[in-house]
Amino acid sequence: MKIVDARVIVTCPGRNLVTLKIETDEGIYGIGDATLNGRELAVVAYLEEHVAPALIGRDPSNIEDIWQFFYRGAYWRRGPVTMSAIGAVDMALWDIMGKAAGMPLYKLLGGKSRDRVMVYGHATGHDIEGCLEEVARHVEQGYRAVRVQCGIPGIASTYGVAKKAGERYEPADSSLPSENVWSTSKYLNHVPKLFQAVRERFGDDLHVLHDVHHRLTPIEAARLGKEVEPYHLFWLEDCVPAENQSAFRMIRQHTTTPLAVGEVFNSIHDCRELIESQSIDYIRATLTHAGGITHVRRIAALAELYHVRTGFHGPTDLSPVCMGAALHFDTWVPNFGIQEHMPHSEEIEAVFPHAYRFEDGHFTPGEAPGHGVDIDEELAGKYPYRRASLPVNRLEDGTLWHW
Ligand SMILES: O=C(O)[C@H](O)[C@@H](O)[C@H](O)[C@H](O)CO
Ligand SMILES: [Mg+2]
Repeated sequence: MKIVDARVIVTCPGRNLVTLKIETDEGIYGIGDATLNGRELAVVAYLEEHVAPALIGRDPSNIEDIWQFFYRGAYWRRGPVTMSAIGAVDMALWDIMGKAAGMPLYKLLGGKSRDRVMVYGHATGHDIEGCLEEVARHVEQGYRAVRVQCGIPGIASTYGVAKKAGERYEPADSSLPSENVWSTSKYLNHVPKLFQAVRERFGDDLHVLHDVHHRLTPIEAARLGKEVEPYHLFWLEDCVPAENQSAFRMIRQHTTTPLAVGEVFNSIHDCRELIESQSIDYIRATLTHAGGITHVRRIAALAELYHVRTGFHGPTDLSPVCMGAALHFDTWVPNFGIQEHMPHSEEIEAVFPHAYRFEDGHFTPGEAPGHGVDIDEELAGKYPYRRASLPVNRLEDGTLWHW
């Protein structure tokens, strides 16, 4: 089998999504998600200029060699643009091989380690009561786990909170970055009350998660982790920026609240120290941004040695292609933790028909060969690209702060 074509499809059914389609001389094709929120066209250029031409003529079954060619051969290794491009290639090649073998991807990886994949949904509200109503809606839908985010009194807008109740929030909310204002003290004084209210209303069995979006210093994160221990969170996510991996050791010394990190990571080198020092409990780097199945399974294997579990990033700014491939990985990986699930819009679901199904708070990946997700190119063509950027964050005195 030989690769005869590789092309990039950019579509914007409500938000920008980038898909790589690799076609072979046997009529089998595979697709991969190359979406990098707010930087989509950078990955498109990388794929079209430096990757697609070099794929033509290669044997798609040589997944590992192709991965090494684009990683080691890149010279300029790592980084979200390079690794998202490699991630999309890798996802498409595994899809092709699944189709060629007539096997769903989880079987190709090593079979089922579980019958279904537990996911967490997003409950947000401008205040605690509004958030509790969203938690109730998710519990009614069968979710066993819910991420809770609420507005903070005295702060005009809080990232991660939907503009209207029941809606999804869209991270990339304007063409050029909008500016949010942040106050750590207001946040730290308020957010423990949210978890107390959730536990009082919904009891102890619901898995409760929270995302700090990188905004604290290590000692502030240690304080928050300690203060929320009575509410036994499933995890506290991205509590500090993680370039300085050793910062997590400080947090770890002060709290038993489980820590999750990694949605902005793109290689094992971003998390090796965190995992080996057992400073985290869940690693979130997912297939698109961390170089695909071939690389993420190396991260998962390292994590397994240190009792760290997977908790893939799964927002609406990753397409159903990544979700589908991730669910197959989640079905196989022995040290699975949980899978994020922000439901895509109906428009996106129509562009990307898929075999995965949601039921009773869990997903199953489906039995279709490959990852089970396709793209309706004609429909995709109806939604032209529209630049959209993630916001920036300033403290009340104007200091440009961690995202
Ligand atoms: O945990 C999450 O789902 C993420 O933190 C999102 O809220 C990101 O901010 C978004 O995916 C950025 O593109
Ligand atoms: Mg996050």
